Amino acid sequence: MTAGLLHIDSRLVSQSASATFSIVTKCLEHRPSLDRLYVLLRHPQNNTSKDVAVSASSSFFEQLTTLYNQAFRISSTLDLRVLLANVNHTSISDQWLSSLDLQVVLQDTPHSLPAVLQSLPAVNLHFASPHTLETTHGAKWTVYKKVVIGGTFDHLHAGHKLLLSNAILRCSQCLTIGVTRQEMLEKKRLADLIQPLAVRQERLRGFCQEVNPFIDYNIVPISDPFGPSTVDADLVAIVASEETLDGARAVNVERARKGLKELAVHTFPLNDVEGSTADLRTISSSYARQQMLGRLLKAPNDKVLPRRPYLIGITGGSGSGKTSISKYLATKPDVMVIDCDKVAHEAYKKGTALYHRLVQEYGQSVLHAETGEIARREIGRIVFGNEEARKKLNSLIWPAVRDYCLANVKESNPKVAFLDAALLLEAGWADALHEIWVTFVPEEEAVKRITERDSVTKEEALRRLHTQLSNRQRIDQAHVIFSTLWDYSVTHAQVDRAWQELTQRL
Ligand SMILES: CC(C)(COP(=O)(O)OP(=O)(O)OC[C@H]1O[C@@H](n2cnc3c(N)ncnc32)[C@H](O)[C@@H]1O)[C@@H](O)C(=O)NCCC(=O)NCCS
Ligand SMILES: Nc1ncnc2c1ncn2[C@@H]1O[C@H](COP(=O)(O)OP(=O)(O)OP(=O)(O)O)[C@@H](O)[C@H]1O
Repeated sequence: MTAGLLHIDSRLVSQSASATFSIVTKCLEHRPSLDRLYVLLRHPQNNTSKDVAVSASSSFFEQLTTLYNQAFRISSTLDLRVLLANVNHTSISDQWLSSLDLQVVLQDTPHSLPAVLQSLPAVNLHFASPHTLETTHGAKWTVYKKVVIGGTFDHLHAGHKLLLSNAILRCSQCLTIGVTRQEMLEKKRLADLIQPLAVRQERLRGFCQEVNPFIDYNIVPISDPFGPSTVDADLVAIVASEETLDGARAVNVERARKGLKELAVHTFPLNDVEGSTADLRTISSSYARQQMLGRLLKAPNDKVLPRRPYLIGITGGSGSGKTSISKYLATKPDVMVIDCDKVAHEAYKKGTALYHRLVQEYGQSVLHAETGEIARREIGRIVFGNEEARKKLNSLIWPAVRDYCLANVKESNPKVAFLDAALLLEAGWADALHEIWVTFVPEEEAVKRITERDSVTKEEALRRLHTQLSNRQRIDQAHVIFSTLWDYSVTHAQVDRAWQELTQRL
């Protein structure tokens, strides 16, 4: 990770959204590889001769809003973190700043760097001088010993960072953060992509500790909308965005019912300042999850495999859209697509060794009365309700399917070969492939599709799905993910994006 620190006069950010936009743009132009940009806002009169602290105030919070908003407009992947431990404090702890693992300091003037930063490469970016000499303070800013906030905090984004910053600026001792457990989130859009609770907690703690390590953070999983806010008698204030004000009010109703002291409620708007086009309300976790679709999420497995043919497994639960995605991929140039279900069906055609083996295993009753072929539906009935029988079938069929696929791909030698196989991961094929592409839909949708397509009952569809890995288990191993939950054009757009990225890395 490449991290830099922007050290600037706080008035530069107060001027306008467009001035802030150009400051962040300049930083990224100078260092395009920056993954994370810390911002240390300096009081205008704070230079080497005078120590003056930046104060928490409503106008300071507006500056944070502008910064997060404009940074998001410029790059949705830049991890901006405005530091807060210097707010209201004249001396800045060396230990704090040196823990940030910085590679570069970007600044407006060549002087006044805190001592611990002076050994780092520093670049003066010559921002335009501030128009005003005064800093504005706005309304009174009250600080409390114990503050509480709550949320899901999936894929920590600018809206979350502003909520956390507001609460940190209002807190002098301990900030309690309730984080929703996975089971409360099943109904959310693209719920299978929500980060696990432990990851969300760790990212939250990382952000909070970095921006201000001098207060305590009590980060607790919650299983209801209130969490500790209606239990902890020591809490004094709650912070919420304006959109969630009703939730904060409900906390106080519940506290009153339990005889607990009412919390001071502080809200802040998530709308933009100074009329720029970005709106923090559009920065949402579901947007972040949507952005993951069709994108490379981790490095391909190309250490030991030859570059050609480049092997990609397409997998997903029954009814998740593997076949339609594979058909679409087959229209791309120099690719080969193998439908492993079809290969399996061919492998036990009448007269083959496997045919005789299956008859030996399951008896004559699995044969079509007229054609003498294996009646797949009959085998399905046996194996989807019986784990032992299914394992046996898999052990008989998978090696044959795998050998056929690899031999065919080798012979045709296309640039890219896609293997469409529902049980790719279960069968342990991942190591033989460069990438795993996973498609998923919620279970409810999969059941609907399977019952309509295959004329089976809901119970049969569920039984089939439950013999397979879960969406989350597959997504954990995926290089690229798709969701076919919407219109075909949306699926195709995801696949086009993945294809375009793939052609760039091949
Ligand atoms: C069990 C069989 C006879 C049922 O045939 P049927 O025509 O009803 O289903 P079809 O072959 O079209 O498969 C539909 C879907 O069922 C699921 N499925 C198939 N086999 C299995 C299995 N062994 N375990 C779990 N799910 C399975 C997959 O999602 C598959 O895409 C048939 O699926 C089969 O031969 N399966 C073994 C081959 C296999 O493992 N294929 C998966 C890819 S290698
Ligand atoms: N936007 C979409 N993209 C892809 N498939 C969709 C979409 N909308 C609906 N579907 C439907 O979903 C159903 C299941 O898709 P498909 O047959 O491709 O699944 P599959 O993953 O190959 O399933 P199985 O493993 O059971 O063979 C199909 O009937 C398809 O028409």
